[in-house]
Amino acid sequence: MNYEAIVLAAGQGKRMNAGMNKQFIELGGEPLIVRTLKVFDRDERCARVVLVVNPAERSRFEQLVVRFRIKKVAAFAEGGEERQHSVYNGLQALEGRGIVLIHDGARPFIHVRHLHELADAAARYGAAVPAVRVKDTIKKVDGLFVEQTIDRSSLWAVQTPQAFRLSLIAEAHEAAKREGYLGTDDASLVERLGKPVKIVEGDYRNIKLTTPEDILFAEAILASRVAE
Ligand SMILES: Nc1ccn([C@@H]2O[C@H](COP(=O)(O)OP(=O)(O)OP(=O)(O)O)[C@@H](O)[C@H]2O)c(=O)n1
Ligand SMILES: C[C@](O)(CO)[C@H](O)COP(=O)(O)O
Repeated sequence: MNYEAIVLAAGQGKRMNAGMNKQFIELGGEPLIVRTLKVFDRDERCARVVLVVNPAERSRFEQLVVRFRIKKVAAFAEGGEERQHSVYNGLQALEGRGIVLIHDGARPFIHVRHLHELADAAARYGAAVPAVRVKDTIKKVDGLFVEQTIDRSSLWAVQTPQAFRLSLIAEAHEAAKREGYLGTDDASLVERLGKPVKIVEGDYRNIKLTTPEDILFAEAILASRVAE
């Protein structure tokens, strides 16, 4: 199943504490966002990419797209105050009517195999997300005291890209906007409509670079690829 992609790069990278948008941090000589975009650029099933950026950084992203010969970035969309707003703007720039994969630019290690599995699952079920089983014990905390230990057997850590039939995710975002709901991922907006979201088993290496420690993990993942 072919798809369009929305890649999100309009955040500020505050938790990375790098003094700049973490999308420009170099990993193995290439900016984070370039590594992410290259995965989609090389996938023959990706029709086009909408890159969502802060308008103040657009020319910098445009220069990277040219310098690294990223062919499939067909449009830019304006980032919003929250991730959800950025996605909403990205949806307006899509041309297709089929499947859309919505991905964090901060996740450079997504594997093309998962792009295909997610696109196929979204075509079949309407919505699909990559996820991995939680490995730690998770506790609900109140005032830094444990309130409750959550049964781990049904807990999964959900990643991106999150894949959807365009009509479904567009409806979900419009409903959330109308009702003033703000979610931390796109699938939660579909869940609010009472629609199913399929879990596709993902990869623990599909990390979201969020805090400085994640750079260390990313460099180790890159080194392990060289060793392969
Ligand atoms: N208003 C926003 C917020 C986030 N993002 C993007 O959504 C992805 C996941 O967000 P996160 O990891 O939180 O990135 P930041 O918002 O940049 O990080 P922070 O919250 O630490 O500032 C990132 O690729 C980020 O660029 C976005 O496009 N628009
Ligand atoms: C969408 C996401 O990556 C799924 O795990 C996550 O919710 C993004 O959270 P963030 O705080 O916007 O990085």
